Amino acid sequence: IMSHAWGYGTQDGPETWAESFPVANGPRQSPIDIVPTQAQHDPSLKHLKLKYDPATAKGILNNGHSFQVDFTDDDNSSTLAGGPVTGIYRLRQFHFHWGSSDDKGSEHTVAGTKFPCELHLVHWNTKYPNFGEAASKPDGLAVVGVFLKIGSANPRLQKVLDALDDIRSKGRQTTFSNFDPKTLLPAALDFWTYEGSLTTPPLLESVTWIVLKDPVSVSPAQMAKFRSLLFTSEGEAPSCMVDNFRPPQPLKGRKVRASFK
Ligand SMILES: COc1ccc(N[C@H](NS(N)(=O)=O)Oc2ccccc2)cc1OC
Ligand SMILES: [Zn+2]
Repeated sequence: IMSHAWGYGTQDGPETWAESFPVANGPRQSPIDIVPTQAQHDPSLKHLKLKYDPATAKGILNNGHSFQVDFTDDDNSSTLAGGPVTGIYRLRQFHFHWGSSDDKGSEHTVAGTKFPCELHLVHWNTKYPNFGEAASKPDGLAVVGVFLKIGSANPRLQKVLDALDDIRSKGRQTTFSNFDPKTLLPAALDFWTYEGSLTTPPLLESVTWIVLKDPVSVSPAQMAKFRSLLFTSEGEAPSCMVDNFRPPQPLKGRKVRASFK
């Protein structure tokens, strides 16, 4: 059967996903609303160890849901370790979610606060042979989430945003090399962590979420660049790529831990 076409519109958006992906109503779905006063500080959490080699950056693609920067993951050049995870996880790609206006766009929220944009760095556990295998295991993936907050222009974003002119429509891709995603992170790597899922179909419940407490800045002009992308392919009636976020899901008894006091 054709893989189910899903999106963020009224006919194919998050409220319809359970029809084709019943795990949408599962026990460990993402994103969630993070309530700092209810997060428990866990002193046993290690500090996050991120080692990214800029040479592993490969390309940038408009996949019709967001845009992603893909990395070669055939060795341990770009990895995540420490924090809440055991073992070594390899960086596969990063992508963003954002809103049509600055009052929404993030997937995770903090005590109900929405940010205009959220960055996700997707890693897979090297105890499994590849991303596809890892994605179906409860400890298979680790995604680092970073909030973007409206402020001064963020020079670290500019190389990514400048590439968007070449990938305006769904299916467009171009080379993207020599980029260190560590430059997109805030100075402090304090984080909240909980067990969750991919936030898009197939919504697999295989993600250890690591959401950084400190946001990084993005300017209104830079947000306009995100919003210049299209969900649609060339030749189709153009539809602006905005509001590509899933709303917070029920916690269902899960505990959120904090790496900081
Ligand atoms: C490397 O393969 C994948 C990687 C990621 C996701 N889904 C991902 N889930 S998330 N938001 O929890 O990271 O979301 C998107 C959202 C838009 C664009 C690309 C990723 C799905 C993947 O294959 C199915
Ligand atoms: Zn995401």
